Amino acid sequence: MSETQTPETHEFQAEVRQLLDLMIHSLYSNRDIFLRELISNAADAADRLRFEALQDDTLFEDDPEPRVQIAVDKNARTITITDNGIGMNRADVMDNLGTIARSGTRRFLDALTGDQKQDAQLIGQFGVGFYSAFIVADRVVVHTRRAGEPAENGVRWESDGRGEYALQSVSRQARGTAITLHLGEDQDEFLEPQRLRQIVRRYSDHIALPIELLGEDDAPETVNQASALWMRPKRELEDSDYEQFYQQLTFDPEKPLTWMHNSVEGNQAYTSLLYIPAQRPFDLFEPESSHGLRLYVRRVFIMEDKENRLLPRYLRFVRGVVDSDDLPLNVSREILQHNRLIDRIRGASTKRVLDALARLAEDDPQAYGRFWSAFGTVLKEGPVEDPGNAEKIAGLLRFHSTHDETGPNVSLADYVGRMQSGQKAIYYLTGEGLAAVRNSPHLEVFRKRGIEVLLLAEPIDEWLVAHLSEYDGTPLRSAGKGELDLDELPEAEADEKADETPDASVQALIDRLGETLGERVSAVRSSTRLTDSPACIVVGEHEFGLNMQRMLEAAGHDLPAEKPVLEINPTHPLITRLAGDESASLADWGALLLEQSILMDGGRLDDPAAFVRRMNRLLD
Ligand SMILES: Nc1ncnc2c1ncn2[C@@H]1O[C@H](COP(=O)(O)OP(=O)(O)OP(=O)(O)O)[C@@H](O)[C@H]1O
Repeated sequence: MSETQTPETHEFQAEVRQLLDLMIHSLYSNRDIFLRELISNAADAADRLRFEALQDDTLFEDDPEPRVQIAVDKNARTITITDNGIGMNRADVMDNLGTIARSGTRRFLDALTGDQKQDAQLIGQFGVGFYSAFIVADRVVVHTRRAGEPAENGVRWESDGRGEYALQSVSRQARGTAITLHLGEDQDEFLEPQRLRQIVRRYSDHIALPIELLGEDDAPETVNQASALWMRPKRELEDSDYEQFYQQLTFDPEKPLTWMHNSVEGNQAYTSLLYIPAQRPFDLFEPESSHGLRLYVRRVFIMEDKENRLLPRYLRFVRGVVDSDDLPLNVSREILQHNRLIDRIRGASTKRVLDALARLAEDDPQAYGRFWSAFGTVLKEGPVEDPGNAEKIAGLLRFHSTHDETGPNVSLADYVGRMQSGQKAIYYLTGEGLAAVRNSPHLEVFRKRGIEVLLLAEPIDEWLVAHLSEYDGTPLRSAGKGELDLDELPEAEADEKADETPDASVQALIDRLGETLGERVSAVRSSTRLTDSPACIVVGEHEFGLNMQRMLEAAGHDLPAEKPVLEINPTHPLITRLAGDESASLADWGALLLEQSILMDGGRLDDPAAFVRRMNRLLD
């Protein structure tokens, strides 16, 4: 290795400085992860070499067996991690070490809160990459050469991680990358082979290439298992092997909730190992997934399935590996779009995940509760995206309910199991926020009669119920829409049957309110759903609720202006008093009843100032 040029100095991109700063401060207590990160990069570099060599096997040069070596020099106080992977040329180094190339990292920086504890957890989930070397090193030197390029295209990169790095062209015979860490003060533990062996086994045991430790004078020693874990027979694997592999794959410090390991034999053979994580990644709701299942073809890593071909999008929280024996090695994203084998893998994997979730719910409700709070919102996209599996997904849903103060832990099966005799539908109510839904006037008659109503307070719920019309033969019905047919509801007590026809003076009031409200409503009618509130808004059975209308309008949709019905509680004291008071200003009272009902339903007033003026006038 001879140096052929004087070094040039470059500045780190501002985000790199920010990342370095943060990492060094918040990850110090976890500093041994630097080795995991560098080994993971080396393994990626080996995967990329193997992949490119499919087209051009001269890239292997005379060194076809991928490996990583860790060499210790106690006198110089350095460790050097060397791989014979794809390597980098000058442009690669400029792009990768000094800037933050991945859009994911940028999003990660945007997600930071400034709260050290929370941020440290984010970093843990994220995987911090090359820059983690600076947690233990006060100087890092990289020598690298890209596979297939001449020795003179070697590059030397050096930095103390403070703001600048030096770049120099060098001649380098060996393909791949060597990273030398000049350890900082107090980091001598990393010069001990025993300590390094322990870290490698802890974090990188299942990396599918050999990791060799070179002591000062001993022969190289392979310290990891170095085989693709998913190819090993299940009976040979312990839970701890699966958990360790998961951590290596995801950097998630939490153990997974469960996993599925399957080998499908025959003429379209493949193996899959799928995990259900316990905690939500920070970017679960970003439009682009930053992760996907890892697709291998005969042990060669092909790509991360970020476009959700191997599993539908509503299962995007699943992590793991699919390894096919029968896909072509040069499989491209386009081929993945239209491939029967991929469709079969997708169908079977979807079923495996849904079945595993059902088993988890059955065997370990507490773990299922964790799953639901992390990923339930995503699973609710399922019936819309995958109608074929809607019934299965419906069985996995959990809701808040009028019969359950904690939750959400009521399943549709729980609900159906305790429906009252004669009850014909599963009732639910949607709205914005649990408190608003729980206190909605629409629930009054249901409460009175002891009929359970599921409380759906998330925006996605409106879509969910629009696509889930029944469960196991029982229809789902909104408690807040359409005319409520009380004959459908079982009676709480026979003698409580309310007289549904209001008396004449109330009916006259209802008619007059209809006239004064005019165009603002489609009708004013006597209500069967209210006991404690004077009035409420009802939209048609097949219309969007006010809350949903507002969301759609905010998203730029032009909705046909459907007018709601105003329902009046004929027995409410305010109503009976108004019915008996000829002098009351019905223009004010009518508008007030309508507007307070709109507010309670999550709607928005066209003229809030008029509402307040009117209220003040009536309070006067
Ligand atoms: N040993 C290596 N061989 C070849 N390229 C490397 C090596 N280490 C890093 N790189 C390149 O530098 C880039 C940045 O590395 P870094 O570890 O910061 O991020 P990453 O690997 O993309 O992310 P993460 O480690 O979080 O998965 C890599 O994507 C890769 O292109």
